[in-house]
Amino acid sequence: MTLADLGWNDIFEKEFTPYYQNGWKPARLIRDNKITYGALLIDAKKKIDEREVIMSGKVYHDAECDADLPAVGDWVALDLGEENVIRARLARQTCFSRKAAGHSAEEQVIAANVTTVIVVTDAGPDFNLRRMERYFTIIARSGAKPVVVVNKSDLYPEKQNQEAAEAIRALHKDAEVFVTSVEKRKGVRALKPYFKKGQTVAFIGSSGVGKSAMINLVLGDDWQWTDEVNEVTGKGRHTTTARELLILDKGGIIVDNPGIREVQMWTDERTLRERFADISALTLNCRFDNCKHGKDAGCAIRDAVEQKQLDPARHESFLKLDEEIEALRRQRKKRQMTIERITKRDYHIRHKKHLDRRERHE
Ligand SMILES: Nc1nc2c(ncn2[C@@H]2O[C@H](COP(=O)(O)OP(=O)(O)OP(=O)(O)O)[C@@H](O)[C@H]2O)c(=O)[nH]1
Ligand SMILES: [Zn+2]
Repeated sequence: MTLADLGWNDIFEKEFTPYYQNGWKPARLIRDNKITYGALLIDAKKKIDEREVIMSGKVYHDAECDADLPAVGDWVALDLGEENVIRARLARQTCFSRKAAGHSAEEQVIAANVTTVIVVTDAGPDFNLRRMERYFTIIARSGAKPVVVVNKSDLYPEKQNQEAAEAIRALHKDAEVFVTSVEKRKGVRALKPYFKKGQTVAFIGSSGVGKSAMINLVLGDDWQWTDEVNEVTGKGRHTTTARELLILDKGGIIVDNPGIREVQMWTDERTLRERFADISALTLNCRFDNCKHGKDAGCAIRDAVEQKQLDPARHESFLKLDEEIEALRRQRKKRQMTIERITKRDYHIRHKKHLDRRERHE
């Protein structure tokens, strides 16, 4: 293993020159525990060395906002000693982040230095061009390369899959779009070029579209990638000290963390709000700042309805917007709990398989 296997390149090397002179070491962050971080280094024997590290006061104080703080995927300069201290964060080459609607200053970095974002969808119930457009926007902002996979092709007629892929290509001419079936192992090989030494890949998309199934394929034997992958990367993956970056033995890095898993939820929330942007704008004309837009005097929205400029049904939906968003949040929480349960179960199953394999080899 070399630093390049973890995503290091010439640009980072150049920026690091003064840090080498201080005796600091390059490391990539694989976990954010808020106060401490997990970091990977390459030791003198060219093996991965995983350390618990902390941020220096300077790094903390120099950060102008949360987004400036080190995040998963970042490269940092580490001062190794009794405590391993992050002395500096290298400039991000890409940055996949969430920006709160309306507050451009509030940015939450989900993963830094991601090379490729693979959006997984299907040609059936998940297919939604508006959401896809939003994904393209956040991917473009991150600087990563967008790739789309229309999965579950076994469930829909070929024509439907192709039309879905075409419609997505029409949205974004530079995006590579593939039709796959993880279930039938069809088309998945097309993704192989994205799993190369030093390339960092994130999978996003709705719950149930097959992201985990796809990650398991990539991690598994289907591409003749060795079992040792799990030995290198699997360690404690689903415990609280999970690695959010999985380093593949045969090249490639996968980012998988709660932030990535939630991308669909918050993009949908934003889409929902935006659908009512015109009505939100109207509220500026309400007589009272705290207008509930129901029976309140001088309500600009009610006026618009009375003057037949606004469909009463949309007014009704607007009043329910907060409830709808609340429902989305509840759904997200429930889903998160289910994911935790499933990953725990999967971990136990995989761990057992791993032990079985070891026994057989011994
Ligand atoms: N028919 C069919 N089913 C698939 C395919 N890919 C995945 N599935 C199934 O779809 C279900 C959901 O797949 P997951 O991989 O858990 O989906 P996910 O995107 O990781 O979902 P979250 O973990 O909730 O984000 C599983 O039962 C998979 O076996 C496919 O190509 N065809
Ligand atoms: Zn009002």
